[in-house]
Amino acid sequence: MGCSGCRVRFNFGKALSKASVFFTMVLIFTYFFYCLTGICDSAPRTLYSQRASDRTDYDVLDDRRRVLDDLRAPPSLAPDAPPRRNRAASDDADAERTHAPGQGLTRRAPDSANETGQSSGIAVSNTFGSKKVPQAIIVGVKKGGTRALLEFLRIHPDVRAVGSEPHFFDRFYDKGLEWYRNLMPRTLDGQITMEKTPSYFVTKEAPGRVCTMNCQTKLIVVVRDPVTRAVSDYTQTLSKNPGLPSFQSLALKNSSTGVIDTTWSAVRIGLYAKHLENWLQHFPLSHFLFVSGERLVTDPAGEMGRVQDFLGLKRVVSDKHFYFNQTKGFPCLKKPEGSSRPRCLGKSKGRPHPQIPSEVLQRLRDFYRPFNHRFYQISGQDFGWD
Ligand SMILES: Nc1ncnc2c1ncn2[C@@H]1O[C@H](COP(=O)(O)OS(=O)(=O)O)[C@@H](OP(=O)(O)O)[C@H]1O
Repeated sequence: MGCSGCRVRFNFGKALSKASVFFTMVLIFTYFFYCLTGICDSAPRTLYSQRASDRTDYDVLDDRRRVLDDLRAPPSLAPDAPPRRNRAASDDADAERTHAPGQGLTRRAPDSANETGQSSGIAVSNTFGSKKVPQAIIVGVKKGGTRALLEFLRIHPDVRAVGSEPHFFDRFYDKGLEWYRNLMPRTLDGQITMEKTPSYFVTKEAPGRVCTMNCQTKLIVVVRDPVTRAVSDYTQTLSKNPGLPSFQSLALKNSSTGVIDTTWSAVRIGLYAKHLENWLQHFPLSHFLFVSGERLVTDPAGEMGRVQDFLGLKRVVSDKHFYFNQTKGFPCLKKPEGSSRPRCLGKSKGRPHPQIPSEVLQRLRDFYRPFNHRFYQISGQDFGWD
């Protein structure tokens, strides 16, 4: 009797420990399941992911997909596959999303967030490779098509890029090179680290600073008809500030004389020759690649071929990666490897422009003509803007 009582107690204890293991497993699986379906997003967020909520739904979903992609096939489990990347967030309102001073050290850089899987609430460490300063930078121009170029490049298995704009060489230079390097994703041997910050092109100090880091850095400039670029720039500002004065009142010093106001940044950024001359004081022309923003839309694969050659990469990104999305009116990416759906850029890329009086556009075209010609001369490329 006594012994059978012991057995009952013994079995009861064993059953209890089995049940607690079982319930712990159920809890872990439930947690993972909820995280993977996105419900963990209601959990407290990191500073970075709070900022990410400013983005379009598309881009937030895109981040989650990228994290899931990376979870599906970690490099160590797929030895035959090309090295996979934990990609950074697609940064849509790029010009505004930066590593702000004071926050930069506490807020995770997008890639760092993804490297630890934090945006999905799952701690997955990526300790492969090392963080390096970029060997190639997309330095400009604002509204040229820099986001499209970076996203297209990120399909390449040998390119790893930080998703948001670091603004190191213009705004946060005093944070030091280690801060900058730490923002970068890890790369394996043979992979290129990249970033894009379009405002570098028009920042006087940027070329000297980039050269101080590494004078061998490859520089990519996506250029677009400066008139359309100015309208695109204005459209972006207008979207954030609907009370903005009209384009013509900002572009012209005086509507009766038609004199262009070159102090307006939307106009000034389009003086490509002037900005390039500043860069050429520190870098030879051979370090630059000028990508046509127009051809990036009409022939993305063709432009990507040039970019890959310039970066010394195998031509991996080709026409099989693109399709033209009729609704968006722009090329989008077909299903990238490991993804279940095609990918277009966010709503703030490729948006309709307000109607600008044709005489104002003509006035701007006349204004830019000599600067454009000078730019064609220096770069050795005719972009056909006039
Ligand atoms: N594939 C694709 N999809 C969407 N948009 C595309 C694409 N290729 C180039 N573009 C053009 O990119 C323009 C935005 O340029 P940037 O990415 O350099 O803008 S930013 O400076 O980072 O804000 C954006 O300007 P807007 O048309 O004024 O929105 C687009 O014309």
